[in-house]
Amino acid sequence: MNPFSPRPVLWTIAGSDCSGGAGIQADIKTAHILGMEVCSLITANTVQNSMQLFSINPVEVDTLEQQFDALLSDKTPAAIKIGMLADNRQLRWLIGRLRQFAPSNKPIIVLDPVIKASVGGDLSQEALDISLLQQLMTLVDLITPNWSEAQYLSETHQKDPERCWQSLQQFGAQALIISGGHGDDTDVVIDHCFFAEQHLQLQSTKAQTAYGHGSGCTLSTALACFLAQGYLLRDAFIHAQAFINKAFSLCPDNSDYYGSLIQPSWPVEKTFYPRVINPKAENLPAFARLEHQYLGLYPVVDSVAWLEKLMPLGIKIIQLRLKNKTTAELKQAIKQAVQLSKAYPQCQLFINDYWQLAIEYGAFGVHLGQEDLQALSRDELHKIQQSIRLGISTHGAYEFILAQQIQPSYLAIGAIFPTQTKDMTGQIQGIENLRHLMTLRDQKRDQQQLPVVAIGGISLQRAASVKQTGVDSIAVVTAITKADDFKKAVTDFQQLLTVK
Ligand SMILES: Cc1ncc(COP(=O)(O)OP(=O)(O)O)c(N)n1
Ligand SMILES: Cc1nc(C(=O)O)sc1CCOP(=O)(O)O
Ligand SMILES: [Mg+2]
Repeated sequence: MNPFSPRPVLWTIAGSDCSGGAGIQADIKTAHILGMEVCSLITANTVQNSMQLFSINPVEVDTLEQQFDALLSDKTPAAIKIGMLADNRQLRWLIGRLRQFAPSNKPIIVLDPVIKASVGGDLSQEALDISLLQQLMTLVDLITPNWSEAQYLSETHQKDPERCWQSLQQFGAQALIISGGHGDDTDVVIDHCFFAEQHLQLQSTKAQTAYGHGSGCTLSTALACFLAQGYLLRDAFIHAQAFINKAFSLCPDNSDYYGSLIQPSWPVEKTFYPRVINPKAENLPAFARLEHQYLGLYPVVDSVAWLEKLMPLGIKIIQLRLKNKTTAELKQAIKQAVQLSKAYPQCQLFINDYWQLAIEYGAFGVHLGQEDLQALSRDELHKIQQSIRLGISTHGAYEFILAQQIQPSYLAIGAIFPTQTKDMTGQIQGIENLRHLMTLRDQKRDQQQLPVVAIGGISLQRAASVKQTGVDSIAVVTAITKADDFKKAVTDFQQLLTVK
């Protein structure tokens, strides 16, 4: 990144829409709102309005080449968003240029393969060579076609998301987002995101407006911005859809006029966030509550010896987190831990990972991560719900919204800061993100809100800023287990966390 630019740089390689709704114009508005500096390589100077595309007017490849070179050393892109390409010469040129990026300094690249204008008419001067488009697809991190483009590029010619992805993956695509489109004749919009073996689905209420010119360009640019700012794809997906939902909320209701989408501010409000489709959570009863919503200090330790030292210190919640143990060792430790906890009824003991043993020995609760949850069947989750309390780890908005739908006993958000205890690369939330996630919490259920625990790299010095975000508990490993004086560390945390 350019050291003199405080904002990451987005390049948009796309067509100009003289009516201001789509193309470069939508990209610049979106990227500015989302905190990026924007450079534009304009592929065509289109003539269009909200009813019709009149002409395309491609820009010479030589001009694009000069612009690419001029910007490369000066405004190094954190992300490139590719929109309209006007002809096969441009397509070939771009493939050549993208191939020149060394893997170590390749920006994030998002391809919005716009083939038809939403106002009708082809957006390229000549039919784009599908094999070239498929080559381009292999050079980018994410493609964001609409339904008809996805069917065309995948050569499936069916509105079947799984089949489209399987086919596009075979052509070399890394990740795919297909937006359901607010134009379809249904009450809800389902958006699909595929990467590797994952298929994420979000559901939003359909906007009652015909405004929407530029919504595809806006979505792909928002995704490029969020990815450039370090969000993982699943979080970029949910934030970008919230941005689009907020944009539609600003457009006039029930109007037949195909107006330009109104780009909104950052989608901080919970109301714009989609629901995560999670069949495992459908109609599952809520998990049992904790004794208190406010939990204070939450030590996470790796032995019964630590439980013996900490349980007498007035702690309300504690976790036994065992790793790399034999089954016999696990059974013995969990049994002992549960027996010990009977002497401290005010202290709620959670067992990490081993839910069957936690149920078998009668622990107060179990803590599960996202991978553990994915591995559970719906029946197993139901069995846990019938037997014991559940805490769930989350890392970012997508997992937070997904996990809330399970209605667990508490949710953890991490890693707030870098930590030596566990590899959390790419999942560091920071205080601002934590503050935002706290606003995405569901409404109170029976007088209580879902308790939220913050975890990851939290020292005594950092705890005050974490507490200010409104979390109900702070979970720590090393701040206690590596403290010079663990009793003093516990007392200091307790003092800081006493009054909410
Ligand atoms: C309170 C709390 N939050 C998060 C975690 C992490 O759980 P998980 O994602 O299952 O990872 P491991 O701890 O199993 O490595 C936790 N244990 N406790
Ligand atoms: C076990 C664990 N889970 C995390 C998550 O984000 O899910 S962070 C983490 C490590 C917490 O240890 P420390 O307090 O030493 O940083
Ligand atoms: Mg775990």
